[in-house]
Amino acid sequence: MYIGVDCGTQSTKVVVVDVESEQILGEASRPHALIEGDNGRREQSPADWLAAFRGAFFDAVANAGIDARRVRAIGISGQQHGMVAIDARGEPVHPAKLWCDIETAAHNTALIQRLGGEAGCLDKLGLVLQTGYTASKIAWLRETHPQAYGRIDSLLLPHDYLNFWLTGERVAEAGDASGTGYFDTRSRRWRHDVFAEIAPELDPERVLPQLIESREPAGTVRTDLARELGLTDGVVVSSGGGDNMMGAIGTGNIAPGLVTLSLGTSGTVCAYSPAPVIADSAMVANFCASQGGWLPLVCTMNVTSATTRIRELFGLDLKTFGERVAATPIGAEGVDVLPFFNGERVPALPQASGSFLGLTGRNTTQANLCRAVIESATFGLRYGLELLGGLAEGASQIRLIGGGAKSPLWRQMVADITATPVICPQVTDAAALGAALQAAWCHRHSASLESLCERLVHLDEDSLAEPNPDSVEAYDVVYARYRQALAEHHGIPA
Ligand SMILES: Nc1ncnc2c1ncn2[C@@H]1O[C@H](COP(=O)(O)OP(=O)(O)O)[C@@H](O)[C@H]1O
Ligand SMILES: O=C(CO)[C@@H](O)[C@H](O)COP(=O)(O)O
Repeated sequence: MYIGVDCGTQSTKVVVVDVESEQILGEASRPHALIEGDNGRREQSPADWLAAFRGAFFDAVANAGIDARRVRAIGISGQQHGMVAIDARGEPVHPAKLWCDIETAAHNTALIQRLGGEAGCLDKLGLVLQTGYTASKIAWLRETHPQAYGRIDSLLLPHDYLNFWLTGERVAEAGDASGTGYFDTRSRRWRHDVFAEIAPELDPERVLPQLIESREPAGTVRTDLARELGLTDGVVVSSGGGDNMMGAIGTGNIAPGLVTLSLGTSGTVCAYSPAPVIADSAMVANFCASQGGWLPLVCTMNVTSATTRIRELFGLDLKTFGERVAATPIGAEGVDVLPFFNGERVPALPQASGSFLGLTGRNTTQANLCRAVIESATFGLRYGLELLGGLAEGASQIRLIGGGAKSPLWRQMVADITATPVICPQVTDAAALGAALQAAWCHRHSASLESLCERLVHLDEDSLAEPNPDSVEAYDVVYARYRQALAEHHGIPA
């Protein structure tokens, strides 16, 4: 048996996988709170992740109906980029500053300049720094909380921190490390010179975790924790990785030709590449995959966070929200939304705010506002696919994941807006499944990841959404309107 754990923005999900019988035996999740403050601060307490891990772990094992002593390895997937700075005792010196925090936008701009602009970033890192990446969070802590900064002993990402909690080892792998902003995504090595620009007082040899290969274990579960979780001694913890890297594995996106699209708190599109990618746009992140190879990715920050904001504003549950959207035609009778309520990463507008456009006395209805926000969140991902260009163009299918993928209406909308067939995996959380598969790959030396994906990534044929030609045409017109609005209001060329 293998366990995969995905620490997302809103919850931690756990999945129990039996490789022999090729079955997903049990799943469970537990929520965690977001600390939101002025200036776009978005933080979380790592202690909440541990509480959610424990709760979801016990629930998933109970749902699977197995004895936890049969578990051989655990894999951890985590929301990318979060800064978990810990002291010598392993305690966080500050709450984890998350991928969606935009308080550090000015620090990011200054860092890009110090590294020689976009060209300098590409040269040193293979990608261009974005506000959400870890680098500017460290620069921010240094300036605003010098005492906490002075206590830093290790700088970890959320999944590195969970690995550390489980094993006591401070290690990192290329997939998640590629989103720090002080890691060269082509050579798969830390860039100590770039780190010195961010945190000159900290010794990178000491504070940056040791890099391990994706197939190497991070360690084994600590004896006291193994007792508490009901595990035997020696349970392996695999290297793990970022949630998008694990979501790619959990959707079988480990060779060119597929796109994984996530409708989570963030929206992401990514495609596997056997070689590093320097895309035409600086907004495409040349991340590494967490099994070797690369996973160029575009991330938007306003997907289910944007739809939830409008849904809750109107006091609607998910079902009624869907009914409102379905009750009005494509294009929301002329209402457009630029949904940048949280600022935005792609297009690179960290300090933007959201806008509703085209409102008239006739079209200002709940239904149109609901439809316009979900359409706009999906247009942002079509824009992302266009930025990925050749990497996504040949895709035969989009593997759709994240909470929003549970909605049949949204699945059809993605198929129509991207003119590509869409299908979901059977498992609720593909990143947790990917983490379990990576754990099995790490533990079973003879198994290839390809064969594990073939045997355990089961697609839900009932979820298949084929693009409808009339809707594709109608959405093309509305997408052009969205791009025009982006050009007029934010100067992004149409
Ligand atoms: N049927 C649905 N329709 C639309 N959104 C949904 C549906 N089910 C869940 N969601 C949304 O999915 C989001 C959670 O997605 P998830 O991928 O688990 O997030 P994360 O990994 O960022 O924590 C929540 O905002 C929730 O409202
Ligand atoms: O920042 C990124 C990708 O670069 C986000 O995709 C985070 O990894 C958070 O993911 P979710 O919690 O929305 O799944």
